[in-house]
Amino acid sequence: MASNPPSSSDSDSSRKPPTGSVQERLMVAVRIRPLKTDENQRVLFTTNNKNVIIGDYADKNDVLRQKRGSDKQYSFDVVFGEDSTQEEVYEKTTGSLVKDILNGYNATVFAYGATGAGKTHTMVGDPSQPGIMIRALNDLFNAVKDKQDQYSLHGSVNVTMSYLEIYNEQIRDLLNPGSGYLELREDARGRSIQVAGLTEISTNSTNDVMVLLQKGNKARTVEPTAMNKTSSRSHALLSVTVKQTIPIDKRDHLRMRVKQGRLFMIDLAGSERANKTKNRGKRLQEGAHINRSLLALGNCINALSGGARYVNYRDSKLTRLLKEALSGNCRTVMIAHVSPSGNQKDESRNTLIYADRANHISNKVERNVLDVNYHVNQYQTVITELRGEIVRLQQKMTEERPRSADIKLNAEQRSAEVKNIREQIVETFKTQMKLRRKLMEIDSHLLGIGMEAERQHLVISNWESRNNKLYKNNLNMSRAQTQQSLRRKRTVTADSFHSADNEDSSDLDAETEGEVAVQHAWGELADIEREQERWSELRTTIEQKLEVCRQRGVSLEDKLPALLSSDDEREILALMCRVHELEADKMALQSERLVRQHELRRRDLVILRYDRQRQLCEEIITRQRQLMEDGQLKLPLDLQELYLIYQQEIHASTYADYSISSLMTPDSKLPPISKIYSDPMFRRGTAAGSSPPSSAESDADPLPSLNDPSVDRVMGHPVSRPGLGMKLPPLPPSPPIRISRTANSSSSSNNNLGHMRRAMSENILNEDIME
Ligand SMILES: Nc1ncnc2c1ncn2[C@@H]1O[C@H](COP(=O)(O)OP(=O)(O)OP(=O)(O)O)[C@@H](O)[C@H]1O
Repeated sequence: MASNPPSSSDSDSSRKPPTGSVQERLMVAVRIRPLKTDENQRVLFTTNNKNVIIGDYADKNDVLRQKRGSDKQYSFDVVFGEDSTQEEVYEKTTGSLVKDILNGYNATVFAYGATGAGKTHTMVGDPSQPGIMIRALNDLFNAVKDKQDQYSLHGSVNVTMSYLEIYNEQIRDLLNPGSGYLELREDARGRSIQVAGLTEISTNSTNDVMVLLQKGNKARTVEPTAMNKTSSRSHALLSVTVKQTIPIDKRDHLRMRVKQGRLFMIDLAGSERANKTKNRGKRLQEGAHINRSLLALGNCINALSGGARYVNYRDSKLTRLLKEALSGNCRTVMIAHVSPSGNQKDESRNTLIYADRANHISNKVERNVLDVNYHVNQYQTVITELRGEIVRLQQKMTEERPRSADIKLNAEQRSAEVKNIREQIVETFKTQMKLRRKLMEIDSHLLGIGMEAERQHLVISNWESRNNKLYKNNLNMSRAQTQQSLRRKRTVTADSFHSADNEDSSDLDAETEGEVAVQHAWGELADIEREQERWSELRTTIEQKLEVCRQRGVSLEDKLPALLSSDDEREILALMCRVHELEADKMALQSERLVRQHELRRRDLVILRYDRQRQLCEEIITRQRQLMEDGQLKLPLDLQELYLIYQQEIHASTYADYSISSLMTPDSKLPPISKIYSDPMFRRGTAAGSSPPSSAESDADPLPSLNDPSVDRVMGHPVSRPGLGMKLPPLPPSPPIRISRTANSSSSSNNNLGHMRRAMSENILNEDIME
């Protein structure tokens, strides 16, 4: 069944540059190439610029046939008929992407379709009818030129370009074809994929780029086949990256913002049928590779459009490279190409089915804008203020100069020496400022990577706990343990693989996903450790330099008073010294503030840790309680009391008292143990004063069974919340909760409750005082 794409206005509005990140549907366009002279039977036509009809004897004038339903209609964002122009196709599919790139978005446009359907014509074209690649580069460079004029004083625009082909599952650099086959590399997180050794040309000249592109196209593997005299035997990927560095504030050129957008333009090789292409030998082998990678792409499209949790991009280099375009932060346009000829009806139908599925894929698109000096923003204000003071001081000194010119020769010499020392002091002061700023940047960076490390620890500890392993604080031990359990799991998975039916495969996929994540987390931690070491060393070096610089400044300032002749000079220099002192104090205060901010974030994380511990306790209590109920065990009185208090805690929403409700999802609220309300023991407890929840409440939150998937939900989400993780000293032990054994009435329970709350808040306060 054909998809139901949004109306043209919907579609247009969905492609407007978003603020923040938005979910955006992949745009699908279809282009029908003109019927050739040797092709006589037309089986495909458009009724308007959104629909395409395919049928045995498709004829747009044969209304009766259409009504009989033998023809099939598909709808897309836009359909280009046989008479569409290159310009029209470019404007409606890629023109707006070029603007998005300059605004810091990633975008991809790729041509898909059977061999001979017109992909290369659309993407590359010829000198008289240039295709999308040429037009996009042209537009991009014109826009960049305007930006360059705009940023000529402050800021810069840098354009880089690369062009590669995937031929027989091997990657070749089209800008440097002699460089052999290139490797595909993934970063430790498996997020960014890179081609090692690929030529990245940085240029701002449109002419240079056009020459390079033509050179690249000539180097591409093209061979004649029975279906196409100039059949591309490879997938060609052209990438253009625009990086703009702009001052955040026109008056302050120290704080820069980096905006980076990347446009991928891809001409895929065409799918083909051996019997139609009449390929043999090498051509046949090429066709098999092409079909395999297109099949992998089709599988990804199927999985993504069906909302699968796990999508396998690893089956081909093409899908690994297209991962970002299909599922990541990228605006993507697919131009499906079809031939109207009856001879290619099956291929055209397959293409339309693929395109229809692709219509259901959505990407999360966000702008790649980064405030590079974000962490030191607060210090910039201090520095700007200090600069103002220094400038004022310098002006004052200059104003004083004419008076000192009247002094005699030896006085003049002395004055020159004062001037020299004064300049040295200013110089030392500037160096100090620079070093202090660097130190703060390093501190901020170290705290940032510390948080990232903590996030990774949470990923691992979550995985470990799900696999019933105890997470050790000792890194090496834990790492070895994870690897051991991964190996064990793999053996089990391999053993059960052959017997696994399709229903199990999604579980296996999810497990694989978890394993990949935990492996990445370990890899990431190793990188972070190295980075921490490197930055700590750098910090020590800078600290030493700063100390040397500070000592030098002190000795220079000590020398001065003996040389000073006039009171004015003394006063000016005293003022200068005072400014330096103030600057140092301000810097120290700012730095303290940064540390406090990070400390607050650290505590947020501690709370989240407690939250996770609490969720685990919750599950243990619930399961134990279930076992007791099933075994009809008689509970000691003080344990009954504890359960009672626990119930009250749940319904009193105690956790909101700690002002962290905003950190908690509704799912993470303590679940009631509904079954215990039917327990006579509990009823005895309620008779003493505490009120059980209404039946509606208890029905709404049934006790999760051990095999119930909702147990996972009851435990809440893993505690890895973006931006809240950071490296911590070992976690403090949980606050001790002591309940008086004599507490057996509701009022004493409530007292205990108050005591518990006090104990916890006092604990938090003590933590404040201690730290
Ligand atoms: N819209 C069009 N207008 C005019 N000619 C076209 C159009 N589309 C394709 N052609 C012509 O059809 C032929 C095949 O097109 P093209 O090489 O672009 O197909 P392809 O899909 O890239 O094939 P392959 O996958 O085999 O490389 C070429 O001669 C091309 O010039």
